[in-house]
Amino acid sequence: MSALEPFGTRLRRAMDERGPLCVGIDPHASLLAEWGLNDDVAGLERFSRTVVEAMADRVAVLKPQSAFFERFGSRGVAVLERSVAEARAAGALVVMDAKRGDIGSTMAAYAESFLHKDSPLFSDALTVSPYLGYGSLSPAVALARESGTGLFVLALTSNPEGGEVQHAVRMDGRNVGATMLAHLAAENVGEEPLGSFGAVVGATLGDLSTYDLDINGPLLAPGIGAQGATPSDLRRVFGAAVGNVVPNVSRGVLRHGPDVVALREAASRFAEEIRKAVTVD
Ligand SMILES: O=C(O)c1cc(=O)[nH]c(=O)n1[C@@H]1O[C@H](COP(=O)(O)O)[C@@H](O)[C@H]1O
Repeated sequence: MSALEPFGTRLRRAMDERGPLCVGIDPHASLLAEWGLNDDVAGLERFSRTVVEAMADRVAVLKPQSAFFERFGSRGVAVLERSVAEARAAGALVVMDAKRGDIGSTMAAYAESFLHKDSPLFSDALTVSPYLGYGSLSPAVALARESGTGLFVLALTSNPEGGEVQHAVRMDGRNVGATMLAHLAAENVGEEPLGSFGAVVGATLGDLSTYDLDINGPLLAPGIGAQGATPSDLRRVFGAAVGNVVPNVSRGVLRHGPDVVALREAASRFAEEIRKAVTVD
């Protein structure tokens, strides 16, 4: 397979050139209604196209949330395919938010679906769940290395329920979230300028100084906007790792649509606040 440059290299460049903001494409039924669109495939397509048109030539990363497309069956997935292709063609990196995770042999098929260059849903990276055991993800790690794509592994999620799994303490005294971070650090050893195997770490989680966030890979940080975190929280939450954070905002930007200019202004405001928050004085 002819490989792209490694995802981590492409992401670092995009973050440096465009700033690290990731805008989510989350076509909630309530947002379709706010935008004056019907809750159907035509509404979905209009919504997604508008976000891609407004954002793909300026933000580093777009993150479509697959669930909102799957809701409409095969025709919704066809809209997702077109959105991914259009966003990539316009210069954004696409992180497919599908949160896949299964036994290794099935995981290989999920990886083919999103990380093989000939797949209709080919994306630059995929969110994955390691809660069948980190090793179950190895087919996806292998294909990502081969195709120049990346993974974002759920380590410390933004939702309050995540703690019962992720804060559980193992026999060796380390908790589950910290274990996932350690696996990722091992994947990324020696990679420059940035590894391709990222962690999802919520911006909502407060002080994370007890965790080693230095995984030499990107930290996807959802939770800004609708879930209550703000860009000014980033330095407190991520400390010295803040330079590798890719903050995600979905509803906080999307609620400003359908006007393309208003969407762009909302994203610019977040981008500027994020720039101030992550710049070392
Ligand atoms: O993997 C994710 O992106 C994710 C992980 C996590 O811990 N929390 C989280 O909110 N997300 C996703 O990030 C987006 C957040 O959307 P807003 O709350 O509207 O900004 C949604 O698409 C969630 O599915």
